[in-house]
Amino acid sequence: MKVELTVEPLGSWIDTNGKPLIIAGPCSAETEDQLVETARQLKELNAVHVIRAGVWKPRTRPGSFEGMGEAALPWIQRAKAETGLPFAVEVATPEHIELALKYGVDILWVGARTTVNPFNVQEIADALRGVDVPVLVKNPVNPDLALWVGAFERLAGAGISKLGAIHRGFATGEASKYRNVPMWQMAIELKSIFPQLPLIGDPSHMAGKRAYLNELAQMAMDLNYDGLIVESHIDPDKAWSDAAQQLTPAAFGDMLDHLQIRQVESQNLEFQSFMEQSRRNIDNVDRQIVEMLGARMALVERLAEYKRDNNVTLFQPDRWKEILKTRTELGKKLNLYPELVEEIYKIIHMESIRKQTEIIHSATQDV
Ligand SMILES: O=C(O)C(=O)C[C@]1(C(=O)O)C=C[C@@H](O)C=C1
Repeated sequence: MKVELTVEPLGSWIDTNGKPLIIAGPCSAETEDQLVETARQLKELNAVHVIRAGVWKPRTRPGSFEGMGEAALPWIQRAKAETGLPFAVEVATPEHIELALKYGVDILWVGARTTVNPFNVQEIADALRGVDVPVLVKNPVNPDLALWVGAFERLAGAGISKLGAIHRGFATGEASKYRNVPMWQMAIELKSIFPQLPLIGDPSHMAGKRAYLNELAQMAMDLNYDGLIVESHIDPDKAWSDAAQQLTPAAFGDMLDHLQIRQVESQNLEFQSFMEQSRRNIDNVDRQIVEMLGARMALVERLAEYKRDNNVTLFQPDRWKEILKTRTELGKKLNLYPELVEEIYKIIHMESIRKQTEIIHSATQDV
């Protein structure tokens, strides 16, 4: 069953004056002073729309700081009263939801470790039935787009329509300078499935380190994200969780000042006509690419019939090695990213084998 998503535009539930939505605050609410002071300094930047803080922290192993729980909720009320800004908190159970709403939390988010578990997400959706509150959903820990999509379908199925996605990067097991590999294409795919869903970048959890925050936040803006969620703490090095990736409100303000915000389109007529011409040229080249793929596949089909009649295997390791080498060398000469040609040819080769398999088996059935 596929659930159609009814998503209310971001601007209908939070006023950002047409600017990207900025959510900021400490990884965890640690003490009343730390939370209220961080919120106060963030408010002074005049650029933050929502304060965030972790109250219940899912930790991989027991024994680390797991959040202050309900005790932190009155501090949130105070931070809200002093700044006048709405507040966002992560929830993972129906009990968290009940408490968060009781203390006036304005926006809820579902964390990456919760999105991975459909039972958990369904419990959250059921607890939210009939409640009118914005819910943001972080991508699942692992790069599994269907889990992210499923979480939105479950929440939409429970009648939640103020929805947004938080892209926090993925644990891929591969070596990377980032704590969580962005895999931007995953968010692009999500946006292609749900075009109306607001997309919020989480450079803090992608980066894992302060030094990478700027480039990741800028990339999110370059990709037309609707906002950012960033961890900020009055004394980051002394933070009880995620110390390396938090930055002071002042440093965060500096980061925002240097962020280049781009527009989706330009009204400049010269620009528009240049774009139109460029896109027509790209259309032509793309048509040729697809036609060439068709021509290559037609050759493979003929070759497969001969292989079938002469009882020859489909996979030819030496020929495949030669193809990979010569094509990637050509790509290098043309200044293409080395892995591009390699990845494309891996797909072409697998399709060639799939097609040849089809031909050989269809013939076997005819006999
Ligand atoms: O040359 C062959 O024998 C093919 O089957 C064609 C082809 C290709 O698509 O280029 C496909 C499979 C082989 O492993 C090598 C090459």
